Amino acid sequence: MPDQSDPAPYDALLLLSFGGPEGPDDVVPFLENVTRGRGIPRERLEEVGQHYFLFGGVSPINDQNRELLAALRKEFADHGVDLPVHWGNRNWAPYLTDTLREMAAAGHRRVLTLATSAYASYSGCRQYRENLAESLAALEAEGLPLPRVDKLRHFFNHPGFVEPMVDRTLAALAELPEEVRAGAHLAFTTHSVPTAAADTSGPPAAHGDGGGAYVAQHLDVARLVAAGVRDRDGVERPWRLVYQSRSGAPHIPWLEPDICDHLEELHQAGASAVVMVPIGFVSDHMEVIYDLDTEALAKATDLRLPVARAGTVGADPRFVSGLRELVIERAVTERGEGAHRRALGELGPSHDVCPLGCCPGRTPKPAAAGADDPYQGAAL
Ligand SMILES: CC1=C(CCC(=O)O)c2cc3nc(cc4[nH]c(cc5[nH]c(cc1n2)c(C)c5CCC(=O)O)c(CCC(=O)O)c4C)C(CCC(=O)O)=C3C
Ligand SMILES: [Fe+2]
Repeated sequence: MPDQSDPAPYDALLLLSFGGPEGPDDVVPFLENVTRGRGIPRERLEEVGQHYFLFGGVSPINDQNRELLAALRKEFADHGVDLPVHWGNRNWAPYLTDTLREMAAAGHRRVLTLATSAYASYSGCRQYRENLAESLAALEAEGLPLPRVDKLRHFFNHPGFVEPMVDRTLAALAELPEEVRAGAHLAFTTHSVPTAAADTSGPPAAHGDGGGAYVAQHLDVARLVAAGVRDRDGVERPWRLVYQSRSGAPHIPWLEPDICDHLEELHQAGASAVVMVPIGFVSDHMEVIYDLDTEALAKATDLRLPVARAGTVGADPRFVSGLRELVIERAVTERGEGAHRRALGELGPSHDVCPLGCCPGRTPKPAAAGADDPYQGAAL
């Protein structure tokens, strides 16, 4: 059995996330960072800015990442895994380029990246790989030695992600009045993306007009969580995968139905209650506390439809230990030893290295940590 504490050949882990504003003055520059070159209408930006201002201009996402960072460090220390963990973001400080620069200066040469996005999509995978390539280009221009950067496989179907979501769903059901609990519907939610982006998500073999790997992976998780809940409380509940946080121009098709329309539809169909389960996110950030806890809750209140919202995995100990397992699994694989690759559901463990054509963007850009990485091997 391969050594379960040896992270070699890796010498550092990079926690890579979205970033969020930490005060009112940060909101506009943050939104400018997010939307640069992405063609988002001005009205949508003003509206999203209001969501942040409603919470004092502070997104909870950075504190949630600080918590995950601390939990990962403790998890590694407790299990004898000698691997420093650094944190960098796409859209706010600490910025990825600054973090990678520090890592390079500290002598790290083999970096494994953990992006806080469980599924395949342009926004959740390829765009992070493009961010890594941009940062490596910046370090190259500064004459710094470049680390070789890899990215961990998607963890949506790992037991460390799925099992806490079953518990979170049961806990939300328990918040509903007892008389409506058995009849409650489960609404699994995730970030909507343009249908064109969904259809080309994942490796080319998964592309198709049924939503590609993005939708298939979410359906697999929704099925697993619904089955896990049924096994635990003995009630078979209707469920559906729905979407939230739609952006972009109105004439461009995005994945539907929206959670609010779905609540309306369930109300009309006579549903007794709904539990919203945000399987698309790893922490209760702005998309969750505004789009679900504020907007969708207001909709349900209007309809007099009892709703509860399940938590996300956050820094659940099972999630954190699942991430340690995935890090060691990848290290074992890189060493050419046989790794045990745990995955639930029908899709099996996701690829370690994104193949050519995985989650393409609208305009081709260099991306690190994949088969088309222009830097791969630079440090070898
Ligand atoms: C798939 C996906 C995830 C899940 C995977 C993952 O977690 O990575 C995700 C997460 C997040 N999205 C976030 C915030 C925003 N996303 C935006 C815009 C967009 N997201 C998109 C997709 C996704 N986004 C897309 C296709 C757009 C359109 C513009 C474009 O094509 O790029 C905008 C612009 C305004 C708007 O239009 O909403 C904001 C402010 C935050 C931070 C929250 C906080 O601050 O707490 C997080 C974690
Ligand atoms: Fe987003």
